[in-house]
Amino acid sequence: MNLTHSIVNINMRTDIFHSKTPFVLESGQELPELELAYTTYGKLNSAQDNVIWVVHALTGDSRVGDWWNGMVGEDQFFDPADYFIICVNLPGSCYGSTNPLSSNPITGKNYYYDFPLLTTRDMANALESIRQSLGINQIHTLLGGSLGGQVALEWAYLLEDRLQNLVILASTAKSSPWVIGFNETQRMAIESDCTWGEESADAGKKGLETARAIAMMSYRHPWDFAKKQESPSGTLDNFRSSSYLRYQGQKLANRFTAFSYWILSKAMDSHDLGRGRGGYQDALKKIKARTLAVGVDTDLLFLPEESMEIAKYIPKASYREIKATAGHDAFLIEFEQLRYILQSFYISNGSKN
Ligand SMILES: CC(=O)SCCNC(=O)CCNC(=O)[C@H](O)C(C)(C)COP(=O)(O)OP(=O)(O)OC[C@H]1O[C@@H](n2cnc3c(N)ncnc32)[C@H](O)[C@@H]1OP(=O)(O)O
Ligand SMILES: N[C@@H](CCO)C(=O)O
Repeated sequence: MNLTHSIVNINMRTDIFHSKTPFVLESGQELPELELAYTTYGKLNSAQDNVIWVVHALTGDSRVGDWWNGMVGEDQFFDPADYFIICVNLPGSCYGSTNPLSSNPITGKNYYYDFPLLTTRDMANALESIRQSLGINQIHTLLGGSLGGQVALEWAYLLEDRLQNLVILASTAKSSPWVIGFNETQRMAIESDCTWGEESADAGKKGLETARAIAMMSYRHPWDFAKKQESPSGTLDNFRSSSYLRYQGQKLANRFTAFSYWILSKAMDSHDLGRGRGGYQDALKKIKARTLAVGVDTDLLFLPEESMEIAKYIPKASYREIKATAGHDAFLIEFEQLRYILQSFYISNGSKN
């Protein structure tokens, strides 16, 4: 492998977008300043028709080439040699963007519990600010899964003709009571941590472990647990399933904060593409991009039917399904199926890839 060539091709960089203009939120509150960390791969071509914009899920970051390495990277489906690929760390998240542990420029102190409520529409507006500041006029394809899919739908509605292709993975046009319920149990876990309420970056850390363990039960399917977490016959205690969930909880708590988890899960709850627009079905009908909605057959959180509904109401849309035991998270794992599904989408709509 020619490493020099490889590095030149990938051409990855992470920057910070910084706006000193108050960022007004749907709630009526505002963030006095907004910082957004974003990572780009490849180069914008002169025709500006090679932009691939990816929106990460709940605990992702802007380095899409890391967490979606089966889709983005050298010789991958979205190769930086051909595309200008961009992913922005969503506001509220602790991977470089303004979040509850940021300093509030008005008080000079960290926001902590005073961080305002964000909605998926606010997040889409944040992406729109950065698009405008970068002077990107056209987006070839916007992709997002789960929370990222919600934000992508909101943004697609605003982008109108500036967006050619939209790919929504394991997501929904309006958060169901089921999703909100799961998120509430996770916030309850954070609240039950006696450190929650302290002004410290680690506040709620044990609670966050439990929150992630609960969330994993919605990201996987019983078949996945049966396949991977069956304990040997005769086991009476310390089951594999138990250590798996505890491990997953610790893994997240070591890389994320309870504050960001709280804000982002609340944003997910808020999601309703149809708010103030006559309902989500009407709002979906106004999305102009060619759209691919992808469900996962074993998704217990965002049901495949919710993805089917997205395809039903967006005028130029189709539905495809990932078959997997992984459950909801399959969109982060099943790269081979995803590549095939995306390739078929681009071939069927005549859009080059
Ligand atoms: C800085 C950053 O990391 S941010 C960006 C990264 N994260 C994101 O973008 C968020 C999206 N990604 C994800 O949610 C996840 O990474 C996924 C869904 C893609 C994959 O999840 P994984 O945890 O790797 O998969 P899976 O559910 O199979 O669990 C495997 C892990 O559990 C461990 N494990 C499996 N069974 C058990 C068990 N019975 N007991 C204890 N541990 C177990 C494995 O050893 C493995 O550990 P490792 O992660 O340290 O290698
Ligand atoms: N596993 C995903 C959440 C589900 O979309 C994440 O941690 O971002």
